[in-house]
Amino acid sequence: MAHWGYMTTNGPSTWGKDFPIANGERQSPIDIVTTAAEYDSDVLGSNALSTNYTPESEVKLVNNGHSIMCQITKKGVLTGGPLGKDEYRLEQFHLHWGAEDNRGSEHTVDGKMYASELHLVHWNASKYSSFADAVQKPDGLAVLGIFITPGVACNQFKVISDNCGKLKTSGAEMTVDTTLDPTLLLPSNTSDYWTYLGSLTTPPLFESVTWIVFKEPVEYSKEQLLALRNLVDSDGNHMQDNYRPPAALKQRKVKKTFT
Ligand SMILES: COc1ccc(N2C[C@H](O)c3cc(S(N)(=O)=O)sc3S2(=O)=O)cc1
Ligand SMILES: [Zn+2]
Repeated sequence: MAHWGYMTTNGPSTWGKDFPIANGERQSPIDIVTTAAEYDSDVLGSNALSTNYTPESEVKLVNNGHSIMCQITKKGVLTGGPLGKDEYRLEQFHLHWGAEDNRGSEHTVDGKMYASELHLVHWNASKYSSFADAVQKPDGLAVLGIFITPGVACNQFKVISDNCGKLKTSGAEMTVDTTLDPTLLLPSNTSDYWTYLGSLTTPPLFESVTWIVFKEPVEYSKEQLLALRNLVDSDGNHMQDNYRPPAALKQRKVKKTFT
């Protein structure tokens, strides 16, 4: 099977061949239609979403051929909000971005695309014994989606953007001897978000993700966005436009925590 990617020959419109779930009932990303999102105080109001991350003492970076990923080794817990009392453990984070600032995010807001989107991937450690065990379960994963817009540099992201040059080719890995606190990658406002039941946005497209997409974007500098665009993917092309376009909402409702 030709490896999936984001080119015309192996991109999102071809994924259904090898991954039929691509046309499933709860696929991601979606276009968030803000006027259709439902404020739902009881589910969301009862216990606020909370993150309790331990800073990484070293940063493990991987160019996995379709994104730049930071593997998490410390204990980091996400709970509350749509997750109820279940504790979801932080496993990794990665990003999606465009070739230019006018595109790159996966979720869109009333059709607006941001320059990039950061995904913090968690698995349900209250119900499953490992990431691999959770990854296909309908309540197995929770991903925080953070929109990124060009502006001032994000200091906490510097360890990644400053090392992209050394992670150019697919399969490249490196460990940077510096600390990283994933909390500092989040927007200042983590109370206002949209949430819905969806899927992985890349193959295998498992429908196992509770999505939590923050309303407030974070800023990365032009240089930090350029560093991402200079990475090389598994086909030897510039890793750019590695985002899936929005999928059909079908019978789903998007909830929001703000009025
Ligand atoms: C064996 O099955 C597996 C299933 C999934 C994965 N992953 C890699 C995926 O690229 C991927 C994409 C995610 S996104 N864009 O946040 O929706 S999260 C995620 S992953 O880390 O779960 C690895 C093995
Ligand atoms: Zn992602």
